[in-house]
Amino acid sequence: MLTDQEILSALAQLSDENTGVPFGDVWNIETSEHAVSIRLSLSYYADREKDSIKKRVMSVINDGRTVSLEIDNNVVAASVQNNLPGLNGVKNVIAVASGKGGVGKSTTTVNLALAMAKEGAKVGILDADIYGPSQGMMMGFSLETRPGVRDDKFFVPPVAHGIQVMSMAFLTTKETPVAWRGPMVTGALMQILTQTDWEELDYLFIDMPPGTGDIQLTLSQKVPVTGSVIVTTPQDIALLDARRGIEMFRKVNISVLGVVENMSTHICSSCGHQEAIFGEEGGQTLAQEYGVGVLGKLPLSMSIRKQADTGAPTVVSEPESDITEIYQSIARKLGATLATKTETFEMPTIGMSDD
Ligand SMILES: Nc1ncnc2c1ncn2[C@@H]1O[C@H](COP(=O)(O)OP(=O)(O)OP(=O)(O)O)[C@@H](O)[C@H]1O
Repeated sequence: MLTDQEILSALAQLSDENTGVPFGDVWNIETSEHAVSIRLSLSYYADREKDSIKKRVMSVINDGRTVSLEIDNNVVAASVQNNLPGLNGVKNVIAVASGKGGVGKSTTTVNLALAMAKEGAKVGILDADIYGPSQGMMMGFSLETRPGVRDDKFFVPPVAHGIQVMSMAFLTTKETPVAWRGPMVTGALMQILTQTDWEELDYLFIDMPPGTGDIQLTLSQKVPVTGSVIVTTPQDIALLDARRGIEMFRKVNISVLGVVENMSTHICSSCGHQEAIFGEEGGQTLAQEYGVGVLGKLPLSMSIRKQADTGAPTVVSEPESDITEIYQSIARKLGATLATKTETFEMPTIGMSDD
């Protein structure tokens, strides 16, 4: 029979699939002659991985005793750029951006948010894609949806599929001028962001407007962001634009947590054959160049488009599909990367005077 110390050492060496390094000192055990009860403390959510973690734990112990596993999740609020004040009710803000439009940023955001919630986290989405807000439609809200109001001061976000959602589309009508100038857009978005009564969110995903212009830069300076995700397609041009996205975040001291490569391969809906029609390894090249990892790759798939269009994105429409598993894996990696993110902020230089 293994000693408690032997069990703890073996568990510490198990690799955390989401960080790529060993779990280390995050285990607690209680043992008896017939049973081992184990508690694992994670700083991110990975509910859908519990069975596979348990299998690996059991293979380590394997001395005839019954093994039980509980996972405690404790997401903490990580630091934001330039010490901006955080948002009430929100631990971490994740900005999802792309260098150019149409690469699937909104579709990726909604599926990642849903995947994160399925892993056990409390999640919200802010649709800041002011010129093409699509989160309301993808989450199945009707065009007439409006947020609730509390104390004449705060918006109460409507909830769908367990996710709190706020969108400029909930506050505008067809008659609202779409040709708003930059300062009006950022002003309105900041107001929505700070006057929404978010309820105890572990993660708030912000679907950023596409591109890297003034609006995006101002938002990146004003919104307290814990980390960002860049969505790109493998085409060269999207990659060039994605570079601008990374550089924009770097300029304002926001960590880039990783790149998601969308429409990476095409899966034929009749025969299932996969083809890299936009070239291979684009996201990888980008990630290597800037030292940020590829969190995952999504295929170009008819079901992703159709399901998002009908208000029930793939993660809720086909919860057990291979595509959903890619989103789940990205969500877990994202949570893990955020929890372990190293500070990249520049320290102020303190000058020493002679007198
Ligand atoms: N992996 C995918 N496979 C097939 N279709 C996809 C995929 N990802 C996104 N789409 C579709 O591509 C179109 C553009 O996607 P989406 O609106 O998410 O892009 P976007 O980058 O947010 O665009 P923008 O911000 O410019 O409005 C949508 O019709 C969407 O359903």
